[in-house]
Amino acid sequence: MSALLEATDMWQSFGGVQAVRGMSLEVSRGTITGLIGPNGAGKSTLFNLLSGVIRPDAGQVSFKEQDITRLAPWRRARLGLIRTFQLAREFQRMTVLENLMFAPQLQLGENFWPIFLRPGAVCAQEAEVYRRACEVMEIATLTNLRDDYAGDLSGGQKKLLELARTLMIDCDLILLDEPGAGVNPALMNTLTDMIWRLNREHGKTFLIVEHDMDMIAQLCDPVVVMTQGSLLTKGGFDDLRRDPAVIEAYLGSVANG
Ligand SMILES: Nc1ncnc2c1ncn2[C@@H]1O[C@H](COP(=O)(O)OP(=O)(O)OP(=O)(O)O)[C@@H](O)[C@H]1O
Repeated sequence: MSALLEATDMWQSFGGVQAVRGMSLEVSRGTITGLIGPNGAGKSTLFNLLSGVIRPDAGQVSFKEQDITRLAPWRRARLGLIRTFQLAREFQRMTVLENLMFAPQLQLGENFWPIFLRPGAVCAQEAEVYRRACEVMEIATLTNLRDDYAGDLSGGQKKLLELARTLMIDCDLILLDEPGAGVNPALMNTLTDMIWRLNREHGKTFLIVEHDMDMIAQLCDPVVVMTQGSLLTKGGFDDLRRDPAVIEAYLGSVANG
């Protein structure tokens, strides 16, 4: 089976710093693939390259066998590749329900403000979108927060909302940048459970960068290990945690850091 996402021989430097050096990565459809590595390994830079926030110095990114290396982030989103946990400022001033109801229009790359200026244009689909948003709030345990502003939610609730938005749109692959960061322990299980359900019950494929090894162990297979901008190894988490090269990469970075 071909990979859903494939990055080949990616290179990216910032001034004199080679952040990504010949990194290649595959994400197979249906997996929750983890991406780990010590601080400064190049994980965030690789994510920026995969989501289209920055253009690589060299290398190629394919999604569903289409070359997307030069596509803008919103064009990638249209194809079904999205990145979450970047709740933009205008969404913070919308309620939970509004955030969910606007998600489908935004994926189509429509300008945000005309939606307010011509409400009739969206009326026809509105009832259906509302029904779906209510279902999605139930799945995400957000129903009792439906009229709260997104900006007032806790860190973990915002992440649940972002995941919920992926159920409102037509996407196949979700890039998650440190889902566990800033989430209190009580919500951590809810968040982990939701990622699991989106994968198993809703067919979403994930690529997750995460420092919390419990979350990686619970969710991810395979796990890709990156160090110094390159691929170190890839495999099941139980094997990797005993792999001397992986231990050395982490311990080395602590010793040098
Ligand atoms: N915009 C930038 N300008 C200059 N250097 C950068 C920039 N972005 C990243 N770097 C450097 O590139 C290297 C890789 O950084 P990156 O943030 O991708 O690593 P990371 O694996 O995500 O680290 P962490 O786990 O700490 O978030 C680091 O040396 C970092 O300082």
